[in-house]
Amino acid sequence: MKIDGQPFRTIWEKADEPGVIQIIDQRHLPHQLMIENLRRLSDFAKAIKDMHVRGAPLIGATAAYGLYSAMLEAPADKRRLPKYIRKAADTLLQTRPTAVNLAYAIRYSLQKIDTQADLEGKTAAALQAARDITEESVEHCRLIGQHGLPLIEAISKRKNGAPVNILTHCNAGWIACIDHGTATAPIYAAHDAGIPVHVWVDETRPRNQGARITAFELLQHGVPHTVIADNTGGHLMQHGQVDLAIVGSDRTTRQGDVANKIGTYLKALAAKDNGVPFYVALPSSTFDFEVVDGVLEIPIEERSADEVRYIQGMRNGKVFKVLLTPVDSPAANYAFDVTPARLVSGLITERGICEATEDSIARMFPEFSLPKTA
Ligand SMILES: CSC[C@@H](O)[C@@H](O)C(=O)COP(=O)(O)O
Repeated sequence: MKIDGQPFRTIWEKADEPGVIQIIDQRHLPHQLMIENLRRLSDFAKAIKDMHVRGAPLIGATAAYGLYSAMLEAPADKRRLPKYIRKAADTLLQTRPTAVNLAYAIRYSLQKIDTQADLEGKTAAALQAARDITEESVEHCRLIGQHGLPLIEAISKRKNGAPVNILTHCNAGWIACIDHGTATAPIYAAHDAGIPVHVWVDETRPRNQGARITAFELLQHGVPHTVIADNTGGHLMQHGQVDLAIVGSDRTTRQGDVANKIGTYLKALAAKDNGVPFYVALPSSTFDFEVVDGVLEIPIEERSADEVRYIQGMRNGKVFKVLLTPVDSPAANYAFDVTPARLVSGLITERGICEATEDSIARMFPEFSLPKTA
């Protein structure tokens, strides 16, 4: 995708400094485009934990590059190497608990590293694994766009070409991935195909990924959109102003339950009550086949209460925070919730659209029926 007309991805290898990885530091969007250099394992762990990068697919790619970076600093002593690699993997795995792409990426990288005997081979394998994960994410998101496009096309035909109103939550756009996005991929595909679309963008408190990042992306791509307060979606649905909801996923269970940004569940409930199709767009790296019941089994990240108590904005070129609550009021910050499969109309994946049921998912992804472990 593009920022100010320049092609961009969210993570890339610095051309003139081998071993240095560059990211967009998303904490400053939409007001400032800041590029950060990541050089050491600790830089990668911090970038994921403190959300310089965020979004399930991008967290995975960053972790894979983080493991490569750890290999560049690995001890020459062969006997110490296995413990060192495991510790580096654990450091990355502990950064954020909900998005399963992190474990997927680490597991893939470790398998590749294991195929090589010496440090040089292992380091090259770690780099190749990070590149594989990155390119796979780009291609899967592109395909999600192609498979989701007919959904929007069909609604557009029914509406005789009037704009299709799509509601989305958080940022499951290209900035949460490497390119295209998950929930946004069908939207970009429809817009690029000349189908009129309009996106309702949930602001997504407390970190406002919708208001800050989804709005930024859509604006950059010329997609008509309106930012709404989180509690607006139900009202719009009651008044026929939402034709379709598409959200992303951080972890999807065997039976099709979906963990996504806090508030997704409430939108799914409102969609069900109003007969609005509610789709989840996800690459297969988001499936966790070890988990059946998402509500009971998916770990939900709890972040600092200050993210709720303060709101971030910009004045005179400077990012600043404002206290919203009484100084002494405690706050709680659950970052994700789980939408049960019964509320999901379908899963838009890189292989096509399937129902959110164990049978339908297993038919589309038969090779994943075995348990996975990191
Ligand atoms: C692009 S995948 C979808 C999710 O990763 C996205 O909707 C989301 O919830 C991101 O949460 P975040 O806490 O910003 O990493």
